[in-house]
Amino acid sequence: MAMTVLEAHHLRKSYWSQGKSIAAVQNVSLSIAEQEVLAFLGPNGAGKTTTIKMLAGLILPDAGQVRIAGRDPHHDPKALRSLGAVLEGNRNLYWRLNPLENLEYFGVLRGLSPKIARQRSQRLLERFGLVEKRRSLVQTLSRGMQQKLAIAVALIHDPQLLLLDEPTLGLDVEATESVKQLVREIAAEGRAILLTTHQLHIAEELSDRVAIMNQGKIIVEEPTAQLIRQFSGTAYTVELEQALDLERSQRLRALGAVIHHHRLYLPKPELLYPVLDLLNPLPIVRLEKDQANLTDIFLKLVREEKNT
Ligand SMILES: Nc1ncnc2c1ncn2[C@@H]1O[C@H](COP(=O)(O)OP(=O)(O)OP(=O)(O)O)[C@@H](O)[C@H]1O
Repeated sequence: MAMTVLEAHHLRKSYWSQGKSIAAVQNVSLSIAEQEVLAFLGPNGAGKTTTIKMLAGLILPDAGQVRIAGRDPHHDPKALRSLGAVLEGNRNLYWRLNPLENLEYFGVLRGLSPKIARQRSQRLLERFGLVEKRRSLVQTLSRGMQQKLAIAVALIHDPQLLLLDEPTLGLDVEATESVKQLVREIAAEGRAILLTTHQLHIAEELSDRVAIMNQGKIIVEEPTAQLIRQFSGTAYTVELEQALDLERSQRLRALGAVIHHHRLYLPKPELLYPVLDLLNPLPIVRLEKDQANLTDIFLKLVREEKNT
């Protein structure tokens, strides 16, 4: 069985603002196992940042516990050895240093010997395709390279848990693909990843599980595929290469298909094979089952909450 890397139980945090208490996080529990990517989603102000700061040991919860690889980051500094974080873009980098210096500096800061820091830096530069740029100032690198370097720096001490905030925001298509691939590899080698993003298609592609937070609480937590299945319809759409002849159209309508130009809509799944029989041997361009995406699901759930 996969080992649990991150465990958070019943976290709470309120802020005082203008004489009023704001319950930013109310009873949040989360866990992530090794090799697992949890997408941690929610609208602005839901309490994600506050939760992540409590997980990372940056702010003390009013109540609740955090364990990273079994250790409490609020009481045992060793817990931070198991944690790597890329929070708020690439602000974990020094812009006036080059990639090699950044990696070595943060490696030593996290407790590696200079020798080990250098070895690990070189390996990460190779792995992240940054060898040629190792002596260029960070501020001169492309946004994609800076982001890759930020992830490499977070991995310098080989942490089991990686907190990743908006890893693909502002990146071009190619850089996005390469960061996505890296995230998959980093999880596959046994790490647990907490991914926060407002780019829901990225969350859908990368996550094994989704937790959606709203108004300080987690409103859904489920495997991504299961959530999508649950919200997907059972209807089919068939797209044909050419328009239908009159006779076929009539017979298909009699079965219950809805015809619109080259497209047939089958409201019930059991219509699929009788319809395909009737269409045979006409060329089919596309056959699609109604599939929800994370964006629709997210909006639906968050709006439902608002109305209750
Ligand atoms: N230091 C603070 N003092 C007072 N209130 C705060 C503080 N930090 C956050 N809050 C409030 O707590 C609530 C949750 O904020 P938080 O930043 O955790 O949300 P978020 O889900 O991360 O949102 P975003 O996606 O916009 O970053 C908000 O109502 C916010 O205004």
